[in-house]
Amino acid sequence: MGDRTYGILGTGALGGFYGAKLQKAGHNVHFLLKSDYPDVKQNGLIVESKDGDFILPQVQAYNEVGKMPRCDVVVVALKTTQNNLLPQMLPPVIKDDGVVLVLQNGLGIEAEIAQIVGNVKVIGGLCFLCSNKVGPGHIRHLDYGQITLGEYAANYHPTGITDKMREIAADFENAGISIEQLEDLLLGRWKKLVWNIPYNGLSVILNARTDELMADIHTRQLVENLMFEVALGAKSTGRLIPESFIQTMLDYTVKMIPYRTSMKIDFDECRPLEVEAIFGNPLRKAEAAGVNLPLIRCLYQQLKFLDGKRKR
Ligand SMILES: NC(=O)C1=CN([C@@H]2O[C@H](COP(=O)(O)OP(=O)(O)OC[C@H]3O[C@@H](n4cnc5c(N)ncnc54)[C@H](OP(=O)(O)O)[C@@H]3O)[C@@H](O)[C@H]2O)C=CC1
Ligand SMILES: CC(C)(CO)C(=O)C(=O)O
Repeated sequence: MGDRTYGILGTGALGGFYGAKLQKAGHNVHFLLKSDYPDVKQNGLIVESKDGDFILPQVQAYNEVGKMPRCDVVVVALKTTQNNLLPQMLPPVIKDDGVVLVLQNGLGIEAEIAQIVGNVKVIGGLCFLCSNKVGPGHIRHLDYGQITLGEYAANYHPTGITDKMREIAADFENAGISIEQLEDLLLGRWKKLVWNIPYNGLSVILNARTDELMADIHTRQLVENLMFEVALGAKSTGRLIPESFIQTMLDYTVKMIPYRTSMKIDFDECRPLEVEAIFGNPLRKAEAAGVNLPLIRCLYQQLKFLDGKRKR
């Protein structure tokens, strides 16, 4: 087993789940927390999971990144609305020959992080996971869990499958997490947005779960139209998403447990929404290539209104 040390920035629904799985498998994991720090320092992590519940009574918990050791792999598991903190958070905790593993949703995040960490490698991970943080240090893993990895290179030039990807994939697979490795990170990012843009957006605007969106003929058609528009966005950056993939995503969602997307949960709990990473960045990327995405822009404008209304 690799003896890589892991630093989890943001021990929530996703970071808490994957970090706990890595520690349970014997890896050396350091957890950065905010409001949950006192509880987790005292009581460790509780994971309810469809793959089997477990408790880690003791974990290496921190409330300041400066107290953490430098790690071989630093996992960015904050909501993207907190990424303004990364210029202060990342440099003290990443080894010069380490890897920043970005497990957030959205587009363009790896490029932003590469600006911060210079020559340190950046790998993106698309997480097909349904997990909620139900209490301080208490994670409920509802479904799925697979991660699709792709390494970042300047301008999202495809890197093929690299040694760093293979090393990290081995650690996660050793922890029971299924991994797919991509030769082209940007294509993977656009493919994840085929799901996130319609369902995250409409779940907030229409106050609906994924099963409700799929059960109504009008919203199902709207979901499909949005998916095709995401494919147009991908095409504007030279990435082709086949129609068969869109059908796969529709079928996947019909079979999913009735699900309140992470953006809907944030909206219901009056937390900031990841609008820029999941909607704004793809819009700007496509428009830079001369392609307008009117349906996605309409969602974006409504989400910005809703997000802004609660900040006033
Ligand atoms: N949940 C899921 O199933 C999936 C999530 N994703 C993506 O993963 C990313 C993370 O989402 P998720 O895990 O759901 O979000 P959560 O809100 O559950 O977790 C984020 C964690 O970061 C912590 N945090 C915030 N600011 C700081 C800080 N300054 N220092 C330390 N910790 C901090 C939060 O703590 P506090 O509560 O104290 O603010 C919280 O525990 C998002 O981009 C999301 O879209 C992708 C696929 C599935
Ligand atoms: C597609 C899903 C629901 C997990 O597979 C997801 O990615 C999310 O909630 O962001």
